[in-house]
Amino acid sequence: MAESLQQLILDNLDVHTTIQDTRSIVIPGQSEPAVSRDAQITVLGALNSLLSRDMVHFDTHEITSHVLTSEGSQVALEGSHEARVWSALPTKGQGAPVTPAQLEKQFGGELVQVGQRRAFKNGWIGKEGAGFVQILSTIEDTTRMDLLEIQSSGTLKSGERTLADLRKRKLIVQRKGQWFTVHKGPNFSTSTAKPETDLTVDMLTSGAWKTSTYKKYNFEAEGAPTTGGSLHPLLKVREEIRNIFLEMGFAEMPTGSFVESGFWCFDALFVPQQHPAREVQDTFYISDPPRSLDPEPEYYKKVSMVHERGGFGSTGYRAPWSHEETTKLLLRTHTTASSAHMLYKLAARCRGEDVEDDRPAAGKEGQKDDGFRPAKLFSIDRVFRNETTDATHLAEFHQVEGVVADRNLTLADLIGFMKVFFGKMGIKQVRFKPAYNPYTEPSLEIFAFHPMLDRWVEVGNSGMFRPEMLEPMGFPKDVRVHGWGLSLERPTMIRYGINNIRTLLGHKTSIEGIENSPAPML
Ligand SMILES: N[C@@H](Cc1ccccc1)C(=O)O
Repeated sequence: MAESLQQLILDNLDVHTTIQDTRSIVIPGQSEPAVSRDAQITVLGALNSLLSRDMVHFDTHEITSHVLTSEGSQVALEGSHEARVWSALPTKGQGAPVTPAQLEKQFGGELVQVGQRRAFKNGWIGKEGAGFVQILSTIEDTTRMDLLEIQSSGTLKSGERTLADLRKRKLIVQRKGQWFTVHKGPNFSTSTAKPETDLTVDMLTSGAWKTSTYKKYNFEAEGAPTTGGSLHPLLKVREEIRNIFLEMGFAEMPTGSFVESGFWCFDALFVPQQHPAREVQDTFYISDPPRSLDPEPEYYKKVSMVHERGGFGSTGYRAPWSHEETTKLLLRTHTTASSAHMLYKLAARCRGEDVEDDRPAAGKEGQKDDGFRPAKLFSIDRVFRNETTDATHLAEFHQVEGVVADRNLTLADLIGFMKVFFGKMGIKQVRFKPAYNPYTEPSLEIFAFHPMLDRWVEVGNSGMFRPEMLEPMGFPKDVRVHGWGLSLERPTMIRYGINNIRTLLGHKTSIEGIENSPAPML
């Protein structure tokens, strides 16, 4: 319909050059001219669309018009109350007068009351005995005629006073409206075919480009806002966690490569060679190249000894030791492998190696410098586990890992630290549960109360590294090392209300509405 209205406007302009008053336009499919509000809107729509292509220009005129109320429509159809009362009466002297009761029976009380009063006032009817008779034998029902005029033109020639009167009688109401004068624009044509926006190969080969009209460039257009260039939620949360570590005095440790040896991922951490985590169902092994270089022989000797036969106060596992197992290459299952590298490096001075480190000794007063220097280190990086994937597990995720090395640390230090650390992440309620890790004793699982889920969820794993791990590296006996790890994905999912991890790490999905927003607090 919109198209045919545009066509109608253009065809009219083709003949007359201007359309003086759009109120005379009959919208295709409608029998009435464009005076109703809906019709005005339809006309404006068609004009704007032609204006956008410079096919027409137009001027807008504001008008107030009048429309009939439902009572007014009824009067326009059946006559005014007074006329109807008048028509029900006999001419004076030519029949029995009609009583008010009889009139009420015919028209209802309300109509009769108004009608009778006005007919009287007009001098149309008179009283005779107990009833009424016509005094004039013909009348002019001006109310009805005025309403019919308003119905068709929206106004009344005879003037504002009558309009005000009809408004007071609630037979009409005022409407604000618009009408338009329309002129030809620079691109005037009688064809409403949409101008082309692209020059296509088809148009070139068929020659249609010669006769096509083209849409003008709009250099003023602002363009659609782009959502590109924003940070992934995991990166945002990673940055936040990194800042928490940094403000707590931690240094970020290098995490090396994803490929690690069995020695650093497991053996150095005192994970028994027969441990189920080392099996192919849990760990991805690399087939090419299949073997790592051997670790430093002195350290290797101590690690294999503490496993096989014990030492440093431990009885060890007393199980066969396989050199092959230590050289297997795999995708690291935890960043604790990187922590092991760093701790081994940190202990270098304690092993008597010549390292550059100008930090002061950290012993008790009078204690001989054994080379130990305290450290607080963290890393946030990717790890891999050969797991069955589901809504909350993927074969890879990011691990947030931290270690604190100092003399005389206790479990209370670890718990206190965790409370502060998680508190800074917005997790105020934490609980600890004894757990088991081959490389820590005691070990604690960390649970946080999740107010949205209304339950405790596991958020991390921690513990104090065993002497079987620290002493072969060369750390003095009184040095304690805390460690803990958590996934980056879990807090991110909780924070963003994402319940499928694939939404976070999948490749095709987008997370609506969060592209440019800061990470919400938990
Ligand atoms: N490596 C442990 C986390 C951890 C790190 C350090 C000490 C204790 C636990 C894990 O993957 O869950």
